[in-house]
Amino acid sequence: MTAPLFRLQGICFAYEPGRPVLRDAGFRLDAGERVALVGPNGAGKTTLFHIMVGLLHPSAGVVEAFGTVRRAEKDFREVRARAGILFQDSDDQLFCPTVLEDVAFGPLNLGKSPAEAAGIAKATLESLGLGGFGSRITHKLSGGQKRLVALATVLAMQPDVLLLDEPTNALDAETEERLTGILAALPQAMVIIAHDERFLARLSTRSVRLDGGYLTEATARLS
Ligand SMILES: Nc1ncnc2c1ncn2[C@@H]1O[C@H](COP(=O)(O)OP(=O)(O)OP(=O)(O)O)[C@@H](O)[C@H]1O
Repeated sequence: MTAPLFRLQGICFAYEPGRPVLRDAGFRLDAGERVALVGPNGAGKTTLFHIMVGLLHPSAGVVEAFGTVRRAEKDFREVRARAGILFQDSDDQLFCPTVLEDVAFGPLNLGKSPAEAAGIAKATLESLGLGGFGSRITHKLSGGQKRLVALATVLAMQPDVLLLDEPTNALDAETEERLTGILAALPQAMVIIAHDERFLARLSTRSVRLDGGYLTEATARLS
């Protein structure tokens, strides 16, 4: 049987002593899945994403990614190259003057030559219908355009897993529809944090609920 893309077991985490955010959380993601991660505000959903890619480290428990148990910072470098987070706030993701530079940044960081990185960035932008956007000034884009460019920066790394943190938050109906269509057509496994039940019903293959520090399979209700 193939190893899961992610397997988390017994994960405990607190930002402050005595105030646990995650208590014995377990989670598994397999290829082809699009898992909705739901739960109340402040339940720890973003925290769980950060633990999956090693931006935060649990006080107990095991993070296995791509078939290997990950502990040290160096173990997580490969994880971050293969699992891309789309941040809740696109401004946290976009920091270069132009769109092309932002989208080429990841491939460059992975060791591609400037010409290769620019080629990947252009192809990624085109695949998202943003062909003419390369020379646009990133900070002048609309919120919806920024979200699509932020997705391009993640996809340009050619990840195996997408971790999407409220991807449709603050989008107008048209951009939400466009983004939903794009995500539904992508081959990557995904974990999607969202509160919009209609959006999740269209996209997700199953859902898990984080509440009170525990993660459980959610079947009936999505949020
Ligand atoms: N850097 C931090 N330091 C201290 N507490 C934090 C920090 N980041 C988050 N928290 C707290 O940890 C808890 C979990 O936060 P987290 O952002 O993971 O929840 P969430 O489920 O993603 O929430 P939301 O749906 O509102 O985005 C919250 O109570 C939050 O206030």
